[in-house]
Amino acid sequence: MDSLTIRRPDDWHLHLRDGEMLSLVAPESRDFARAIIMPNLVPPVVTGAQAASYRDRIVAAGFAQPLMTLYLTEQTDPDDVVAAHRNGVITAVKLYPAGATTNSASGVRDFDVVRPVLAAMEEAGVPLCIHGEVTDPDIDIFDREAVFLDRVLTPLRAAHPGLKITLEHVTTSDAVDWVRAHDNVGATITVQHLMKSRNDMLAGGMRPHLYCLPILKRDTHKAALRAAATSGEARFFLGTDSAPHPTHAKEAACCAAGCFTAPIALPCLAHVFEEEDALDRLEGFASLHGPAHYGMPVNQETVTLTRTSPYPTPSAVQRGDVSVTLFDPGHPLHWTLS
Ligand SMILES: NC(=O)N[C@@H](CC(=O)O)C(=O)O
Ligand SMILES: [Zn+2]
Ligand SMILES: [Zn+2]
Repeated sequence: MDSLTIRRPDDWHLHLRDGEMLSLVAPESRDFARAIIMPNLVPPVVTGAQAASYRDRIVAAGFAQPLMTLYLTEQTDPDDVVAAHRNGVITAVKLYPAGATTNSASGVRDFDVVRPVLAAMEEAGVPLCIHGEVTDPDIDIFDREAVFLDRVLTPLRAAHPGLKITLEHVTTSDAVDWVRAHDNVGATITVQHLMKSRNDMLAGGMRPHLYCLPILKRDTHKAALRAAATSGEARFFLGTDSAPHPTHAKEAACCAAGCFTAPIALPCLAHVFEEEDALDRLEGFASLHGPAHYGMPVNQETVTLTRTSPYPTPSAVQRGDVSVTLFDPGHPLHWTLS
């Protein structure tokens, strides 16, 4: 197959930041119709009013259909969450364990404290998106997702069986199994976790543009993710987790976590699905399963992916003083979008 026409995809996990960076990266998600926008700004987006004004800044910066989220803190007011959802200001609430990832210092330390918010969300049908990693320093970074499933997510699910959950950026076969074993749960998968394993990041030299959280795992986990994404199962769908950082913050002694994939996500995905002999399932993963999980209509427009002779991933996008290096600069791409 040399050409594939699918309904226009959405991105169910996207970081657009704010200010100059927002102006730079908002147009770079042009391949997608809608996107769930992560609230981990500094300071984070914690109230409905803040989400509404952030939405306006995103639209002004050139991304037309942002779906907003609120950052769950131990101070979050259940009534504000429910009202923001009822008024159409937000699509979901995001749970970051405090300290788990970029800009998560205001996240949740004690999961019992947020139980009233979760109960109100369960009652009102507000979805919860979760960064699923424990943060205990004594837990090895490669085990943090699997331990989170046992220690946090399983009890949370049992306490709130009606809560619609999106387990974000799953990276292990443990998470794939957990998602399959629970109803009312969806999972996003990123491009980088489908394409790379920890050897790609660490063997023969450290590659900062492959460093993100949850961290890339071993090959067997990558294989489980590729099987899930190409299985046709509706619980798995695309969330790029495109997470831009200035190039100087990535190419640094302490490298910031996040891969900037938005501009090349679909060509990369087409190649992955082609390698798995599953191009006929790309539309489900990128364009159909996400809307079904969130109870939204699918997009009416289509996009066409065309196979081309390999061309290198562009190295960076730039605006004024800000430069952001793309995920895996120079890596060959085999598809283009028209
Ligand atoms: N994925 C990342 O490595 N980084 C994200 C945060 C997140 O999604 O965990 C970011 O905001 O930079
Ligand atoms: Zn995350
Ligand atoms: Zn993210």
